Amino acid sequence: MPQAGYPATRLRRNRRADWSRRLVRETTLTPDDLIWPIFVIEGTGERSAIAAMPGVDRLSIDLAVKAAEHAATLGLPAIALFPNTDSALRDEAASQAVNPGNLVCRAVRAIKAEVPDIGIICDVALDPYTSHGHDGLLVDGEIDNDKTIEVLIAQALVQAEAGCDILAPSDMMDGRIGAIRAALEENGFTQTQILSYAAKYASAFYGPFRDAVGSGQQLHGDKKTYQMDPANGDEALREVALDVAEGADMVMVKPGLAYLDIVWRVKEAFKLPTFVYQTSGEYAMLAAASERGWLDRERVILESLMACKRAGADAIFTYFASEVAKRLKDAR
Ligand SMILES: NCC(=O)CCC(=O)O
Ligand SMILES: [Mg+2]
Repeated sequence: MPQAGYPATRLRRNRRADWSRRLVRETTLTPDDLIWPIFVIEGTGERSAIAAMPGVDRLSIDLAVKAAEHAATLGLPAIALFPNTDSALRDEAASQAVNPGNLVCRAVRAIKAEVPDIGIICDVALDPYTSHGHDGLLVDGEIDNDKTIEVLIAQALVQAEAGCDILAPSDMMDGRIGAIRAALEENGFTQTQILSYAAKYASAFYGPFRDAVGSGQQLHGDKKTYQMDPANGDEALREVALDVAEGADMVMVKPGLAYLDIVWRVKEAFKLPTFVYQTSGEYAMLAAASERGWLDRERVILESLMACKRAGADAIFTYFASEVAKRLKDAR
């Protein structure tokens, strides 16, 4: 019998040298693990800064194409596109969401034409398109689940038609995965993947994103009637089970760092591709503290992403994606 304790067992032995730490490392991070969200605006050669996301700009389509090329060069497998729709085009019905010529559809087409080998992910939700900033349609002061689904189906189809590879319903309506999957099958989009934002919490960590897509000032009230209560964990497993049964290929937990227990539970329970979203608020915290010299930027970024992987995430949406991929590449 080996001796169970000190002095025969000294866990520090394996930590003594860099080569040894690398040898016994349990979790690794590569560009394959990262998805880069990109904000898109109208215009040509346009870029606009986002106050609470220093280092992240909204890009016109031509610059988004350049960013996609850069992402492909860095080995990032996929990007996610988020449109900032002109506020004059936002209405109660979210009519731009189903316009095949809308900003995000044009961006998908332009990127597909120039960078065919990178995966493109588009949200399916109405918040970039509604005048009230909600993810669904408001009927008598409530978000109407089933009427919203009708619009989500049409939105999913125009995005699939534009060439989007992965549709990512982020709206949290009940039953939308099944409805979208059925519509995709009926319309010949049998290969379009669905990444369900299955466990999306009504979180305060989305603030800067709403500024980035221009829905923040518009938003009346909160999203607590459709996004999950941060107090709940078991309920996330029910959400995931339903979305998988309805035809999701992959599932997501969002936000990231404050919800890694949920990532762990979902991965353990379902053994499915499980993604996590390191949100704009998480970006802002790390970027701001680093700017002040209070945190070591390079280290906290890597540590936060490694934590997501250790918790079981197969990939991470992160605004740090290109920065980290470049660093990982240079380190090789
Ligand atoms: N559906 C995408 C998001 O809501 C992103 C939120 C964030 O980055 O804070
Ligand atoms: Mg659900």
